[in-house]
Amino acid sequence: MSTPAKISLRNVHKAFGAKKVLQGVDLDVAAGSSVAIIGGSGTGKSVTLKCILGLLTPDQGSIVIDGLDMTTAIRSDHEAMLAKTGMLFQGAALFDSLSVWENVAFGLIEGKGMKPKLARDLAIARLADVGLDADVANLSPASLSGGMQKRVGLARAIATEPEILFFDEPTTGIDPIMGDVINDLIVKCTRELGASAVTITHDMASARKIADRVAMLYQGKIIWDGPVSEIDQTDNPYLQQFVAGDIEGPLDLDLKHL
Ligand SMILES: Nc1ncnc2c1ncn2[C@@H]1O[C@H](COP(=O)(O)OP(=O)(O)OP(=O)(O)O)[C@@H](O)[C@H]1O
Repeated sequence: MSTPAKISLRNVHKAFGAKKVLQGVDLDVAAGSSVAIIGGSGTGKSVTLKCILGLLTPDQGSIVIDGLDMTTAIRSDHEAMLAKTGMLFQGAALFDSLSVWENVAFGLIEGKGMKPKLARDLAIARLADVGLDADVANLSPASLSGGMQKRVGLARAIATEPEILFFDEPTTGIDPIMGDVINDLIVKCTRELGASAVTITHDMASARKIADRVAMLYQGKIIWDGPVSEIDQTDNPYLQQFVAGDIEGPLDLDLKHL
């Protein structure tokens, strides 16, 4: 018998008024695997992630995490799910009113009730994991470069040693070299934790590096799902066009909406 998926989406639908964004999304994330959801602008990657996180409620379908359907779960089950989850937000989304170490330690102190002194030591260890020295610990996040802020965001995401990690466009807003550093750190941190990971991105270089599997979202559905090693051999014309970055092809690139 195969192991049940850590995260499993079945027939997930979400519309905003007349706009049908998700129209039957099916996706499995095996325990310990890393899945990248790719797709063009406005295809519903963020909406999918928000549905998984419980920030949006699907109109239809199920989202099962560790055997529990989150679309019908009670609040305490939801909180328990979030407690075993780490998230790297697009733009890092750090609190400027807190120092770097306080940002990293936030979930340890507020979520796990850890004493600040111990949480500070752990935060400094996590900063070292992402290549940052202890001397940034007391700085304000606003004084750091975009790449350093992403590293701090990653240190915060892994601080509580989560079982599940979500990465929202991890390379957006930073240069390609720093993007590659962040990709490498994401791979290292995810592997060290043995976490299951979901990344949403339109950056194929990032998807290739971070993910074991790629799932392509188009017109409200996952139209291709397979190992990263197979994306260059695919005969799926939509994936072929997306991977090649071609203007011409079957993807409905509605330029008016970009
Ligand atoms: N709260 C909302 N209310 C109304 N429409 C929404 C809402 N959230 C998202 N949408 C719409 O859903 C569609 C999908 O948006 P989403 O942000 O998921 O796309 P995306 O694939 O993440 O795009 P990008 O790569 O540009 O971030 C868009 O047309 C967007 O305008």
